[in-house]
Amino acid sequence: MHEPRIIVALDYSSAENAMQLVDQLDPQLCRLKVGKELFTAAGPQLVERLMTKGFDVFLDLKFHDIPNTVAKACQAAASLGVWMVNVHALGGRKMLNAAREAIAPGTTKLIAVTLLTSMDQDDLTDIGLQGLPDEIVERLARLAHDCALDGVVCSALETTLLRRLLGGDFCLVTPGIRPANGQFDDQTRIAIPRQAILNGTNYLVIGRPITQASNPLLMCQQLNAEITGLIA
Ligand SMILES: O=c1ccn([C@@H]2O[C@H](COP(=O)(O)O)[C@@H](O)[C@H]2O)c(=O)[nH]1
Repeated sequence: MHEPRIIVALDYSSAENAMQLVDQLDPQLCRLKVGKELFTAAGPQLVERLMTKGFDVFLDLKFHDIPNTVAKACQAAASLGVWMVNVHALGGRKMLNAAREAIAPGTTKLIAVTLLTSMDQDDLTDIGLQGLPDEIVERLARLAHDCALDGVVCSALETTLLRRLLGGDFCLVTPGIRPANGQFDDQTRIAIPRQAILNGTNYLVIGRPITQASNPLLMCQQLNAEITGLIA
């Protein structure tokens, strides 16, 4: 059995709601992601509860602030003992270096968000960023790599390129995963699980397709089965 490649996004408004799902899941099958909504509602106590149940936790708070503030936030996140934490690459080189200095390599994985998977070309134009989405992602991923971060968040449409450019050890984490014929919701740069793995994704972040399924455990098992045979 391979290490779990699916990270279930626990986008819930309370610890109780999140635990209703978590109690059905198995740490052998998936890791868990705690994002802004759940962390704001339930805090570090919930993170500790998930880790006590044996789950690796990705704390997805996307820190983006001045270097000193991000460094302190990263230290606080790492001190919780989480498996992975992230910052936003748009914070720039000084902020990324400060984050890296705050978290010892080989402990909590430190990754950077490149371009949100909800964003498309029109969004780039709106905010005055020139270039195609994959060009922006490449630029920000190279910056994160230069600053010795462990990896990036990107869409699975960009992982073939990043894997080739940045090598096999750079961790590629991809939200925007949908089952074939699944709803896009607010995501725009999406891929099915099988394609994400074939493109070189390490970890697939999956929220609503699992949390809103009529049988979340079965959906998680099915998505896992889709990728199992493809992992070397
Ligand atoms: O670029 C990004 C970065 C983070 N996310 C987060 O992943 C999940 C995706 O949830 P779905 O329900 O599967 O769309 C969610 O928690 C986002 O905050 C992302 O989607 N894109």
